[in-house]
Amino acid sequence: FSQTLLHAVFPPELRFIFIKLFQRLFNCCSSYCYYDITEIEGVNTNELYNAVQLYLSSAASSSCSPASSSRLSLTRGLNSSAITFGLSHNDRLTDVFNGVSVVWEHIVTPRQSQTFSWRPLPEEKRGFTLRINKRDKPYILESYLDYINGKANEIRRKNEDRLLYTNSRGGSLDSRGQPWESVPFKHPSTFETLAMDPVKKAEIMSDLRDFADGQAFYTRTGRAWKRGYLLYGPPGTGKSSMIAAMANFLGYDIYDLELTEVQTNLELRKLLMKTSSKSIIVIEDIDCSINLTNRKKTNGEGGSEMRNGPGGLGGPGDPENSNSITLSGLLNFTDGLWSCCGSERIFVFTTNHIEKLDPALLRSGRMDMHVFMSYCSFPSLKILLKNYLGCSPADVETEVLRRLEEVTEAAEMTPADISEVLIKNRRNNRKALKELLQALKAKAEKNKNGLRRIEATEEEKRAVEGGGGAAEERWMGSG
Ligand SMILES: Nc1ncnc2c1ncn2[C@@H]1O[C@H](COP(=O)(O)OP(=O)(O)OP(=O)(O)O)[C@@H](O)[C@H]1O
Ligand SMILES: [Mg+2]
Repeated sequence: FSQTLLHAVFPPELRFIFIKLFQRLFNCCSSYCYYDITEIEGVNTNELYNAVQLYLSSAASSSCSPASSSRLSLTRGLNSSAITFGLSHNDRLTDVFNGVSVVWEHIVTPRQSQTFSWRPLPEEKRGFTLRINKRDKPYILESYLDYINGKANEIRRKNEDRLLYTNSRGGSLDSRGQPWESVPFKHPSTFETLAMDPVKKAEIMSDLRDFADGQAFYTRTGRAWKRGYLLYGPPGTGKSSMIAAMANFLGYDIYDLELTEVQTNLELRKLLMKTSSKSIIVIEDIDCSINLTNRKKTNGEGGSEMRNGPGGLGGPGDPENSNSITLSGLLNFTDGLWSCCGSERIFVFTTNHIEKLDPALLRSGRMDMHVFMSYCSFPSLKILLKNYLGCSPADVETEVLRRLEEVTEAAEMTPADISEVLIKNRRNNRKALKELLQALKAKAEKNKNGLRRIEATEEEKRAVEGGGGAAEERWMGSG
């Protein structure tokens, strides 16, 4: 009514002045500040609007959040499994940040006249209005907006498909100048499904969590924000599954580096520079893919060890090493100055033969955590039973469980072998358990016999050597 009255009584110029005056008067009396964040600013989309929308959707949906609202809108994007909550049109939501209460209002008004634009504008004008108490504004506004941006990025990363990158095209670049090719990463392995010692698992999970939350720690201690894992153990013990679980746990992308496709140290460095933050850089079977003789060869030529000093092997001024890929080039890749060109990255190397690795790769500080992925233990077996047969220890007969426990360690079967037996019989739990027990027993028996045979051969060998030694002694004595 007041608007109609305004329209009727005052000409447009006067009306404008009147409204301005009224607003100023209102602002003076009000104890609040208001900030409008519109969806489209000029012709550009306002990034802050999208961030606020994402942030409020998470604040509104989480029941433990201090945010509260009586009405929410629900949306689901095409091909997305996530449902997002949002504020309904012209609805309000209260949020609390650092003990300060603020109010968000989502304002939707029809766009009156379609002004000329190169890009068609939506018919509705949408925006958020943030209301903060004037006395709180100096303390929270900036940090609150930073916090919202951070949270929105986090949610975006979680909702998006993560990517698995590979450098399979060798040194060549794609049309956008990228050396990495990517596919959506959909590996379903998680720490829940991963069969391994629960204590070790919890340790790794808390290490990863500390790493992801550790920005302040790494800045304070002057360390580059990266971490190295070496996963070793026999084939089929879950090294690759562990990497997938790590990526799913942290929401990071994976760069699967195929070292055999990389020709030079320089190329390796370029690949590194094109990786993004919040990623896991993986080199599988490191003992097979890096030509360790490279290093030995340079050693033989008498230069390598000396150059290993502050100048750095494979460093920028090292023309010889930039012609081929060397172990030192790889160490530089994980450790050197270039390794810090991004942040929040995890390097994971896997190997079946840790004893074949160069000690330089194992020295402390280089790979922060060495994780031995072992044969299936009884606690791991229980996880596999749950995964494949859906049965907890309480569902299995005590006698069967006891016999399983007896033979598991001695059988030295990998989780992959056990999974095979369980998958084959997954429709019949009884049969699965029976076959598993048989397989474990057979393997344990075989190991025992094998061990006996080895012991016998060693004894024989010792006897022969002993005899030889005595003969030698006799010979020396006679001389
Ligand atoms: N610890 C485990 N927990 C759950 N499943 C496992 C585990 N280990 C192996 N598996 C199963 O066995 C399959 C092979 O495991 P994975 O590829 O992770 O082994 P790996 O240690 O990487 O072997 P390799 O050394 O040959 O690369 C996986 O698909 C997974 O289903
Ligand atoms: Mg593997």
